[in-house]
Amino acid sequence: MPNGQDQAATVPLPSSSVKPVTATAAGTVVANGQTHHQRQHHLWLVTGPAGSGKTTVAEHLATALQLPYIEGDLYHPKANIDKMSAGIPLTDSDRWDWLTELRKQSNSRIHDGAEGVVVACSALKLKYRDVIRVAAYWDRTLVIHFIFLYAPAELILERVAARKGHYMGANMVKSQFDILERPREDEVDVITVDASGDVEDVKEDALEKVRALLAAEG
Ligand SMILES: Nc1ncnc2c1ncn2[C@@H]1O[C@H](COP(=O)(O)OP(=O)(O)OP(=O)(O)O)[C@@H](O)[C@H]1O
Ligand SMILES: O=C(O)[C@H](O)[C@@H](O)[C@H](O)[C@H](O)CO
Repeated sequence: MPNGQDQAATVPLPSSSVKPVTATAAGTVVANGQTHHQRQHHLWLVTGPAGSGKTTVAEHLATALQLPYIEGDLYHPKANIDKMSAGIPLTDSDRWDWLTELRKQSNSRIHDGAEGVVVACSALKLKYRDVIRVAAYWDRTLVIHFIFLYAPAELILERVAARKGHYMGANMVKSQFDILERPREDEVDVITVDASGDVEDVKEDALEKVRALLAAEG
């Protein structure tokens, strides 16, 4: 083993009254000199531009896996909703508190006893996904996966134009694609799902990929 590769990282817990815990791998912690093998919990982030099918797929996964579901749209502050309803794209700074709130909500569902959580959240840029990845810093049992839904902008535009009663209008789709940073090859926690097919096929494809990952993890 090369020098340093096997070394554990010491991670302080949020409360200063708690002794530091040393994490060696997801689900294994060393506290007070004792190793505890903890059950892993999964955080499934369904991501992609507005109209890519996040809500549709996330609801399906949550039902099939019997996990709580967090709809990211419900956690935007009113100022963000007002902006998007007026056809004004959000900026990075509009999104930070929203992303950290989604992360906090995810951690607290697990803390309260959920086996895992499904979250619908656009997470358009690498740095937004990185904000979510910090959830595993606070909970070493957490395994995070992003399910990135991708379809051409023209197709998504058609779907959003046909959708009724949503604040995100078709005029906003281009701005989402303009800033979209498609997951890089080294983002190994991302599964890409082709969202251009029939809705039932897309839902099943996402679920199959999730089940394959769970099976591979044993
Ligand atoms: N594979 C599909 N084929 C056809 N229509 C779809 C498909 N997936 C979703 N839709 C429809 O496209 C619209 C957008 O889907 P959905 O609301 O799930 O996307 P979203 O990514 O959650 O959008 P937003 O980010 O704006 O909330 C909805 O009207 C939905 O019924
Ligand atoms: O990051 C963003 O710009 C937002 O999250 C949007 O993507 C919307 O919330 C969502 O997609 C609703 O249409």
